[in-house]
Amino acid sequence: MLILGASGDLTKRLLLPGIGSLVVGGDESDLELLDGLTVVGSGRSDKADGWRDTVAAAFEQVGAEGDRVDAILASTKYVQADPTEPDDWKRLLDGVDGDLVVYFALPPSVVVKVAGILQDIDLPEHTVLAIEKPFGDDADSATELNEELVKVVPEGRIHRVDHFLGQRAALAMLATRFNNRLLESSWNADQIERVEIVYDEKLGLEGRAGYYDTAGALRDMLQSHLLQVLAVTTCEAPAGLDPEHLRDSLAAVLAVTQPWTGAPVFPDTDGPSRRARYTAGEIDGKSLPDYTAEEGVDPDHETETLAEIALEVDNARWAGVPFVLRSGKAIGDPANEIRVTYRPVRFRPDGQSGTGSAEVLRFGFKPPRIEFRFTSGGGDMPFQLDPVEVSGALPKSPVTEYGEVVRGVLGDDPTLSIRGDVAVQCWRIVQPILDAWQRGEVPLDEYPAGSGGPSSWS
Ligand SMILES: O=C1O[C@H](COP(=O)(O)O)[C@@H](O)[C@H](O)[C@H]1O
Repeated sequence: MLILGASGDLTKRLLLPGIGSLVVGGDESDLELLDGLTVVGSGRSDKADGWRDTVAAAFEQVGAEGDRVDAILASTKYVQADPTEPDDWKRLLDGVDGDLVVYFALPPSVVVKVAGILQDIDLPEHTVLAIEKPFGDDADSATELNEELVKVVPEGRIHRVDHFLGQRAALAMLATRFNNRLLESSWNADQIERVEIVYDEKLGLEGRAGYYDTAGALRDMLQSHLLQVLAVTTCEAPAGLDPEHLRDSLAAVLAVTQPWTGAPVFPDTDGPSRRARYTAGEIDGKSLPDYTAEEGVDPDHETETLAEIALEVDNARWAGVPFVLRSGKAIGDPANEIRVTYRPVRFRPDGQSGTGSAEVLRFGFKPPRIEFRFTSGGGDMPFQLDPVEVSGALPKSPVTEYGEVVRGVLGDDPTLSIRGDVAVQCWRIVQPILDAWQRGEVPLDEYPAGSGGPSSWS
């Protein structure tokens, strides 16, 4: 596995621990994937000296040890190279013997250049490309990227990485929906009133201005990860377990998804979106500066750190149900869950038909869990109603979300990666919102770090 852009944060924080987590929690077939694996890091800066320690620390972080870890540590190396220089590829591929994974932790403008170079290089017969987000900057650039990449390897060997497809909550959503009669029969607009997919975080910018200040919350989280979560929440049952079956189902539902056009979903706002940015504040006793005072931020960029959008899924199952996607940074007491709110019952014996507290089903991301709130009773009087909540933790796996990514990439199974047409659809869905923001039609509100968002939003 040749990691391009390996000196970045992602490799150290997520990708290498993901490999380690497969050593810890993988089954026999996962372990076989790791036999003979050589990890080569590469970047333009000279990190060769500390590279092995970086890999060792990442493995240690997830408790990975033993012969397999020793073998990976013994063979790993770092190659200082510029992948946009054709001549550097001789060094990058030096010693490659067998199957090859090229893992791109690089911006899209660089990926497209490298893809052009790879078209003229004699790569091993079995080469897989794994590409981190963002996949392009809009539908056109994502289309161009797709066109260049399929000139290198066939679509089935291109993994557009989205670690949210490896999140327990997303996997549980797929497993639960299609295997429980109660849910399966109520999973539609007749029964469900509203769905919210929320991923708020306490974290602020964390030194990532170089990337985040031109991305913002909408591109960083909603256009990519949360749209995939929406797709697994709304798709039709896949025809079977072939990777293309699920990918076809996800593509079909995203093709009919668009910004909400019904009655306003957000108070005081006609449009389907709102955005905001954090100001100075405190989280868990730690001060955070105003976003614009963070190192590397250009105050002229109108970068949002909190985005909320409403979408409609225009098909027979979901027409009329608003799907709200939200993600924010520097949020105190952050929620992260898929929240499904049912409609009130049509008839109640106490004359309160059509009212009452709704049933809410939640799939929590962190910690992974399922909760169900419904109306029950059991007090002194018949029909004395009380809300009840039942909840359960989802089975925990030592394999991290990036472990799932690595499993798919090394095992040549693209089920949990994004197909080219889907990547383009995701840009198509958010483009009208990005355009409205660009035209200044949606104000950039403010919220103090550590709060729940702008006070005017509640
Ligand atoms: O890809 C990203 O995801 C993280 C949130 O996911 P997590 O699994 O690390 O909780 C987000 O903080 C980051 O901004 C985004 O680029």
